[in-house]
Amino acid sequence: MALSSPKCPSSQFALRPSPAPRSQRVAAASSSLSCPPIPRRLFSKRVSSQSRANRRWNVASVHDAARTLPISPAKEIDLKKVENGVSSAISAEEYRDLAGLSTRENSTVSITVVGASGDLAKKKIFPALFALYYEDCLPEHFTIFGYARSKMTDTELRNMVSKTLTCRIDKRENCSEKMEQFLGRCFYHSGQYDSEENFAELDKEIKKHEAGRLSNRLFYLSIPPNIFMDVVKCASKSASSANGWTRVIVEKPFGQDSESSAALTRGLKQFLVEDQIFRIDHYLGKELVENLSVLRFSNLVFEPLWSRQYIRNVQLIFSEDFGTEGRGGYFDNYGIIRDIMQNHLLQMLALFAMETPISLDAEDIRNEKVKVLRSMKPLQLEDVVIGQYKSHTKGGFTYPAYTDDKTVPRDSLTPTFAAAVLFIDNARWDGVPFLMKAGKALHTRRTEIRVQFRHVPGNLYRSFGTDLDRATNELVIRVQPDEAIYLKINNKIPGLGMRLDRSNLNLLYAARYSKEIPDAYERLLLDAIEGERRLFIRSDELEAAWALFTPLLKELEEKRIAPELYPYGSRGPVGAHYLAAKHKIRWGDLSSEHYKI
Ligand SMILES: NC(=O)C1=CN([C@@H]2O[C@H](COP(=O)(O)OP(=O)(O)OC[C@H]3O[C@@H](n4cnc5c(N)ncnc54)[C@H](OP(=O)(O)O)[C@@H]3O)[C@@H](O)[C@H]2O)C=CC1
Ligand SMILES: O=C1O[C@H](COP(=O)(O)O)[C@@H](O)[C@H](O)[C@H]1O
Repeated sequence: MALSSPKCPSSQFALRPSPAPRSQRVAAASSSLSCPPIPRRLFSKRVSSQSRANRRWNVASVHDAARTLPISPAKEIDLKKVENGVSSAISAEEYRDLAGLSTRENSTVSITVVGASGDLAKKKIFPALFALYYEDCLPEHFTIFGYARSKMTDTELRNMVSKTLTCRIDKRENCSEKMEQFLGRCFYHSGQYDSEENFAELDKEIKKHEAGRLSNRLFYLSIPPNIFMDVVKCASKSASSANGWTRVIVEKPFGQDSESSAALTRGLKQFLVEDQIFRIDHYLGKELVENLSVLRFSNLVFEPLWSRQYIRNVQLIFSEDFGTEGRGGYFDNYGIIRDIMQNHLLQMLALFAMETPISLDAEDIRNEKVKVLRSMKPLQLEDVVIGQYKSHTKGGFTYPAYTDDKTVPRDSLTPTFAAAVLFIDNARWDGVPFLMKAGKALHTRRTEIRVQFRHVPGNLYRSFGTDLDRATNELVIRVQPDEAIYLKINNKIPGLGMRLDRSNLNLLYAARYSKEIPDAYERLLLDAIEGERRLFIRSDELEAAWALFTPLLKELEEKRIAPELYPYGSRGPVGAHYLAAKHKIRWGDLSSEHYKI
């Protein structure tokens, strides 16, 4: 039985009954609140959801409020209400409701997808926004603007977007009607990324749709990083909200190394405060990554085992069975370490290894993640193996080499594969190798965390198999595809003899839940609209993450270290096996029994 199953789990728009009429609530507020009159101000309505305990009220919105309200956040929380002669503290949510600051009737959210003509916008952002609309998770008054240099009419944008919208398999009802309604709320504005004038025109368009309601604005920077700064400057000067919040989602890559990342952060902070910046790492929005903390902190059977005492090593593995096709130009400036390891895999590692946060609040979780990152030693050359895929012919088809891509220099040394060993220098993880492996054009598409446990001391059944890797438990968190959590255990094969077998206790999501899993971008967009920062990267996390990889990246590039070539569609360079073997480890995804699952 599910503990709770709200329709739109994180949205009050769908969950909460309509509030009392605003006039009544303001009257109630003015008669009972011991605070100065509050200016009309908009907030997104906030969540009160059983399933997301930390969302009881939105501290973020309270902070946003504080910027324009004549009182500090601390004072706000101190506000008292008087009910039947009894005085008690009010929650931030009550505060906003009582003050009439956030009602679905008087607030708007305008979402501008900057770079709307691009790949990510089409593939992920518009479909995610539609899915949220379909699930009634978007506010009542919302408008979506596409912004890019390409010339397009609203109709052309809608045609482009409509090609990538889909309804979930379990949600086919009224699908085309919903799509039409959604597309009717999408508009396009063509402009340059560095033109304040063009953003001022966008501002006018947004205002028309806001129709005098209180204004909240979200800008999604789905553009190459070299133009982030231009857009942030122009949007903040000419198109930010005058009376509500303005937030900016920034896509990765956030810089190329410590210096460029710090420069980007400094640049962004000329126009935005940290709370307005939502640095997205879409892996944090994946269901199984979100579930990591639940698995660990809500199950007594796991938490006590989560340390060097019982865990022999942890493996974070990302593999794709396709190359950089179509994105070679971007990829060649970054390589797999910056593209996947420094962000997606490291974020998963931090969530996996962090200490128990004080609460589920964004800052408490991010504080713990930073501590883990800061406890790690920067990578050295000897901790890493790099590879690059080469052409391979199979079944009469020739798969291209990385350097066959026209946008990639023929002599490129950019790694498309890397394996690394990292250590966390703290009491919990001292001496436990954390292995990472990420590669493109490999034999399979899969992302998983594999936790290999130590062997049982004095194992009575040792004589039935001495291979440590076969006899020890392994917990696998398969992030994608076929989301699953399974635990490899030893058991007796039924029968009169005594033969041991390895079996899986398997939680396969598709078998357990009929509901389709939302795309990571849905969760993250909803969070950004709601001001929930838990799944976004804070600037100090970013700094700590770059500090781990920057010296290595510099050395690889300065010494022009050649990557080991591996055939397209293979299991990657042999060097990765030697690297693991140095630490007496085998890659769990390549062990033969893996393929039985
Ligand atoms: N695509 C993906 O799967 C992923 C992308 N990302 C990140 O998301 C962002 C967007 O990605 P994606 O959509 O693939 O990017 P695109 O290369 O498709 O660029 C998006 C839009 O930006 C404009 N643009 C492209 N190049 C330039 C340039 N040199 N100068 C000015 N404008 C330019 C174009 O619009 P126009 O010409 O109309 O102005 C283009 O349609 C990037 O930061 C990327 O790293 C992150 C994860 C995955
Ligand atoms: O950020 C990126 O992620 C994708 C993989 O994302 P997934 O959700 O499809 O697993 C990767 O292909 C791309 O190179 C990288 O920039």
